[in-house]
Amino acid sequence: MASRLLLQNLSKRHLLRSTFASRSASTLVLAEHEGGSIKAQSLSAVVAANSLSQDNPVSLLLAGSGSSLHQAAEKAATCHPSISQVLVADSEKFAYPLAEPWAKLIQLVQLKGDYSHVIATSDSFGKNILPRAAALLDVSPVTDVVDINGPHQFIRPIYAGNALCTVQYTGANPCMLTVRSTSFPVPHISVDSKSGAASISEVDLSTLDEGPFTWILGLQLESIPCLEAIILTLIADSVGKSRFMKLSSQDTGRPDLGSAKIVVTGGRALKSAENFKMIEKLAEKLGAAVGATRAAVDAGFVPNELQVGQTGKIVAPELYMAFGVSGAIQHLAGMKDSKIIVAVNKDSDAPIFQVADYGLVGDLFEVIPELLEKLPEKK
Ligand SMILES: Cc1cc2nc3c(=O)[nH]c(=O)nc-3n(C[C@H](O)[C@H](O)[C@H](O)COP(=O)(O)OP(=O)(O)OC[C@H]3O[C@@H](n4cnc5c(N)ncnc54)[C@H](O)[C@@H]3O)c2cc1C
Repeated sequence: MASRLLLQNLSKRHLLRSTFASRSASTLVLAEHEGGSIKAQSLSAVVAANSLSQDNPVSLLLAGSGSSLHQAAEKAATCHPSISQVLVADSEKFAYPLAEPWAKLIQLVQLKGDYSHVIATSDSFGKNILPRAAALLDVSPVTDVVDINGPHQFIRPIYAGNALCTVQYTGANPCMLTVRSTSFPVPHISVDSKSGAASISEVDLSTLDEGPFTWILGLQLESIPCLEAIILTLIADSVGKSRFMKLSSQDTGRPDLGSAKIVVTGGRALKSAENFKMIEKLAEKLGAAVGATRAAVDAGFVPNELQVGQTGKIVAPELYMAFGVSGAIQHLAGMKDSKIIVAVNKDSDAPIFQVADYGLVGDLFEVIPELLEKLPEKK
């Protein structure tokens, strides 16, 4: 009886929201910031929002705490002409990107702003948060979007990137997307900081902790004791599932793998973490980011954050250099959109040569030292 009542209320709520679906487009972009600036990948989500429709005001949501958040908001207000407002959620709860409070924040902002679309980038930040927010809002997200045909029609890869499918979104608002930043490059745009600046407003967080089930609390709970028990269990289940422990990232001074112009990747053939340092030296000389195959990561040569591929990072640099990489489809899924691919492999039949623009059949233990010797020192 109690669960039937819950379902009836859920579908009523769904119907209510569906009636708003015909409103004109307005997009909420979930942005990430670091060191007082919005991350370049987040701007790709703004570019994607722009392709939904020309007349599409974009609200950028920034959360965190302290002065760097507000600095980032100031910069975000003038970074793209289609951003009409920057929403700032300032609370210790958002000091770290834990999915639960962020998902609740999106739910709160969506319920107030009634956006037609909510977009985040397909990186670990967006992929962690957006699907949870979608679950709270009772909609199904479309992930890994690589192209947009219209407000509700999207292209996304399937079968580890071996095919592209067209998805027609027919659900209720908001239509929630994660987009691949490599597919929505950010053109250089200058915005007049006086006339073109977006407004900045603080998100009212006073109701953030009320949880997703407050809408049912208006019911006469004492008349349905069993329902009260169900709600309490659901609330208990929905909070505190994760907690921040530590941030471990290597400050190498090298460019970020996701947005680097040159990526130098090593595979299992490097044989050890010690040998992998050759790849790092080469990357340093070229001003490149370091990437790795899953085999190299699993063997412990480098940390997981350097993995390129289907279950790693998706990259599309100007130049991708692969050393001792076989070219498994799961790896190609993460790098085959690179502009120029150079592969060095001692097996002339290695699949990597099928996508390479320049291939060298040779031993990486001879080729890399030669390259290191012949390339000029980085200035
Ligand atoms: C669900 C799933 C998800 C996956 N996700 C990813 C992913 O995100 N990223 C990823 O990379 N993989 C992923 N994989 C693993 C993938 O299938 C491959 O196993 C992996 O990419 C192989 O890595 P590798 O090319 O380094 O190693 P190998 O396949 O072992 O290839 C090593 C290559 O080095 C060459 N070689 C050997 N010695 C030398 C030398 N001295 N000089 C030059 N060349 C040499 C060999 O000829 C060979 O081609 C995934 C697999 C699954 C099942």
